[in-house]
Amino acid sequence: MLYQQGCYGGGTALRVAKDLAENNAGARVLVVCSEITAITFHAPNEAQLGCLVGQALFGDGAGAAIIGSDPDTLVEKPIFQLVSAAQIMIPDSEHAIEGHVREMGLLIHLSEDVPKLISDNVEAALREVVAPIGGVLSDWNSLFWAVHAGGRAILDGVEAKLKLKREKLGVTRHILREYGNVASACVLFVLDEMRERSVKEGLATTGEGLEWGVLIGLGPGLTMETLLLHSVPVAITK
Ligand SMILES: CC(C)(COP(=O)(O)OP(=O)(O)OC[C@H]1O[C@@H](n2cnc3c(N)ncnc32)[C@H](O)[C@@H]1OP(=O)(O)O)[C@@H](O)C(=O)NCCC(=O)NCCSC(=O)CC(=O)O
Repeated sequence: MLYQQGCYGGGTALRVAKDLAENNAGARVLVVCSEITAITFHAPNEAQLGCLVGQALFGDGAGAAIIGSDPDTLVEKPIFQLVSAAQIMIPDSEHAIEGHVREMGLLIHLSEDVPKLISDNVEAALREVVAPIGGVLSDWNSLFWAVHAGGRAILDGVEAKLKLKREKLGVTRHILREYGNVASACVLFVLDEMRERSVKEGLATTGEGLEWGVLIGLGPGLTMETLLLHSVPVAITK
């Protein structure tokens, strides 16, 4: 079990499951991300404004996925392929998201710097994970995006830094609007919504009709877990 990973934990769980599946022939790994954020809910306190931001943003949620290698396509229907994974810790950011267990419960402190720290470092984190397709990647808009629904300002910052078209983070914004920041489960919600929309809209692949995409988990550290994804033709998921 992976405990107390923070919101990047969905990316961590997928990365560890990928390693387990690829190194144990025939293994199928069940990833479950389950978050109950009620423990962070407290009466408003002017000395802890960052706490209030978290309380407004966070939601409860759970998601699951089965990760394997070498699928038996007669009985298994893969949805996405996890191609490579990378993790970075953003320098001088240990203050940015803190959790303190106190008598009153878990106090989450969110610094106002979080969106800027992430947008300043997102490109460097992505360069590492997209290395396998670096040569063919002309524009970040050629990818599909499954980003942690950390908060509106974070998504705006990533979008602006990478010059993404508005629709690129559309699925993540939808998840944030509908369910809040469900921490590690966010990226699983996003992948599920994306493949469902892709089928409904008659697109060619599970990744909004595109071939390659990236998943970004974000959380304390500040830590960014990134995965390079390859979509699957919608026709073979049915
Ligand atoms: C909370 C917001 C949606 C609010 O957006 P708005 O556009 O409505 O407002 P805004 O950003 O202009 O901020 C309004 C006022 O609140 C203040 N303000 C904003 N963020 C603050 C913070 N963390 N602490 C203290 N004050 C803060 C601003 O200075 C401003 O003050 P004034 O009015 O005086 O000028 C956005 O700021 C946001 O997305 N912030 C990032 C949230 C975040 O850190 N998410 C990570 C969650 S942790 C996570 O996902 C990982 C994990 O937990 O593991």
